[in-house]
Order: sequence, then C-alpha cells, then structure tokens
Amino acid sequence: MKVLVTPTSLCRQPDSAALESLRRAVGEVVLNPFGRPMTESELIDALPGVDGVIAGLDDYSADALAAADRLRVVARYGVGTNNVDLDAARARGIVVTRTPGANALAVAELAVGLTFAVARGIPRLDAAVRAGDWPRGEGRELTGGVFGVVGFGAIGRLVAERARGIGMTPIAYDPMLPDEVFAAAGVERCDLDDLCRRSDVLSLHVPLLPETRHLLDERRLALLPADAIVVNTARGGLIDEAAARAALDAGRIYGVAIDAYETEPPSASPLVGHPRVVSTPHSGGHTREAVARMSEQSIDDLITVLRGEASPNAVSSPL
Ligand SMILES: NC(=O)C1=CN([C@@H]2O[C@H](COP(=O)(O)OP(=O)(O)OC[C@H]3O[C@@H](n4cnc5c(N)ncnc54)[C@H](O)[C@@H]3O)[C@@H](O)[C@H]2O)C=CC1
Ligand SMILES: O=C(O)C(=O)COP(=O)(O)O
Repeated sequence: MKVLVTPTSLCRQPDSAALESLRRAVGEVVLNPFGRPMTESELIDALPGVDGVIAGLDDYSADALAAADRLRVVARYGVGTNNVDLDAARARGIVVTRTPGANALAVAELAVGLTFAVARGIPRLDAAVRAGDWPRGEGRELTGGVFGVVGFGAIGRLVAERARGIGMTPIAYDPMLPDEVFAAAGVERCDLDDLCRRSDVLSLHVPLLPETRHLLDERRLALLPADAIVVNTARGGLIDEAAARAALDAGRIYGVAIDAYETEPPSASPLVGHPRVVSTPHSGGHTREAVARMSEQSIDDLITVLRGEASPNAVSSPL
C-alpha cells in the first residue's frame, strides 16, 4: 500500500521511529516535499494511487478528494478538521480520523504563554535587548482578572485550570456541553456576549465551522472590557482580523496574540506587525511530546482503517 504523509513536523524527521513503523506496516511512504501544507492542486497531483494520508493542514477539498482513486483514510495529525471536506469524504467512502487531546496540553500552555507575552510585551523587549537597547518596558498584570474561555473542550478545560493557577477567575462558553461539565470543573458557564463583557483575557478554543466564522466580530470586540487581551490559538477565521486591528488602533483592547491566522502565512493580515500583537506560526500543537502523540495516534488510526477495522477517532464514516 502507498501512504502520503504531509505534516511538516513529521516530514522533517524522515528516519524517525514513527515513520519507520508506518513503512513496516504499509510498504511505501511518500513525504510532502514542500515544507508547508499542500495546496489543492498539489494534492490533486499527489493523491492518485494513494491508499491513506497522514494529514496536516492541507486543503482536502472535494476536488482534491475526487482525484484520489484509491484513498480509504485521511488520518488527521491534529484535531481541527476544517481543512477536510467531510461531506465529500463521506460520499466517497473515505474515513476521516483525528487525534483528540493529543496536542491539547501543548496548545493550552502556549495560550497562557502568549497571554503573558502580550501583557508584558516580552517579544518586543527581547528584540530591543538583542538590538543593544535597554527600554525597561511596561505592561499590565493579570492576577485578579477574569479569563474567558470560548469552547470548553480538551484545550479550553486545560486553559481554564491554568488561568486559575495564575490567579485569574476562569469563565467559559460552550453551547454543546451539558452543565455537569462546567460544574465538574468548577467553572462558571455563561453565554458568549456575557463572556465578552467580562473577560480581561478572552481565549478561543472552538473549531472553525460556518457558525463560528468571525465569532469575534466588531460587535463582540466592542463588548470587551477596556484593556482586554484576545488570544487565538484555534483557527484564524474565528476573528474578524480587520475589526481586531481597528479595536487595537482605537486603544479599545490592550493586545492580541495569534497562533492561527485566516491565511497562513499571513502575508496580508492587518494584525501582523502591530506593536501590541504577538504571533506564532501555528505552533500551538508542536511540542516534542505532542508531536510524538499526534504521530503515534494518527499512524494507529490510519493502520486500523486500512486493516478494515473501525477507528474510535473517526469523525466521518463511509455511507
Ligand atoms: N494552534 C494549533 O496548533 C491547534 C489548534 N487547534 C484548534 O483548537 C480547536 C479546539 O481543540 P480541542 O479543544 O482539542 O477540541 P475539542 O473538540 O476537544 O473542543 C472543541 C470544543 O468546541 C465546542 N464547540 C463545537 N462547536 C461549537 C460552536 N458552534 N460554538 C461554540 N463551541 C463549539 C465543542 O463543544 C467542544 O467542547 C480545534 O478545533 C482546532 O481548530 C487544535 C489543536 C492545535
Ligand atoms: O490540531 C490541530 O488542529 C492543529 O491546528 C495542529 O495541526 P498540525 O499539527 O499543524 O497538523
């Protein structure tokens, strides 16, 4: 069998134990040569003859999947499946799996780290010292404030725990979950507008879906307290980037931290380069530990499906 592997963090280690185990299990393994997620047209060229994919953030559109004449499984190395046309996959009998929880701790730790990076301007101070300057800096404290978590899933819950650990009060919004989940975590549940009104830090942890696109728009940004910090380690399309830039320019919010942009790399985003914006290049899930868990889980999922067995991590089953 032939398997395409696209995540750059896996392809950078072509002789890794994870890829060796995959080769032993399936035979031929082809690595993404581009050093970035593959585009629809690159997938259209690469997918014919491929039985399974270990998939990064590439564009698995209906057209890309239509070119896949043998494909049985897209095993997402990661959690979000917004880059896969699930309806098209289902219609073609292609199983899509994901690795729930595998990178949750990594993202949660980055979300908290980015919050401090914005609050204290750490990247700019570091750049100044490297340039021979000594500007001392100024910032804002977090202790005593409210930390709003949007999406109380695997990452959101870990972020809420960590917010409490830094002396903030976590509150959360998630319309899909029963009250018991919030009660068990000891976190107050509230609706989204209320959460925006109260959050000194607002951190996004929901999937990108048609109904969550631009969830943080001009109106909701205006609800935030003065000096709020917005953190997006989920997906770029969740924030209206132009509206966030306007709120920053008007001094209505303190700063923004972003690990995921609407277009990546974000060549034309109005947020890049603003002095109160701290960005990382979609690195939330990329600790050594999370990379190992995502590799192991996604390879397990792929082999399970290619053996004709059901994967517990399937998000789409063949019709
Ligand atoms: N920066 C990065 O590298 C990473 C980003 N992510 C992003 O973070 C998101 C969250 O990841 P996890 O917490 O692991 O996923 P998860 O599936 O455990 O949690 C997502 C939560 O969002 C909630 N949700 C679903 N639809 C919603 C809606 N319409 N409105 C509000 N809430 C809704 C669900 O009830 C669930 O509790 C992923 O979907 C992905 O887009 C995930 C991992 C790495
Ligand atoms: O898990 C996710 O959804 C991520 O965003 C990280 O995915 P990646 O490791 O970049 O394929």
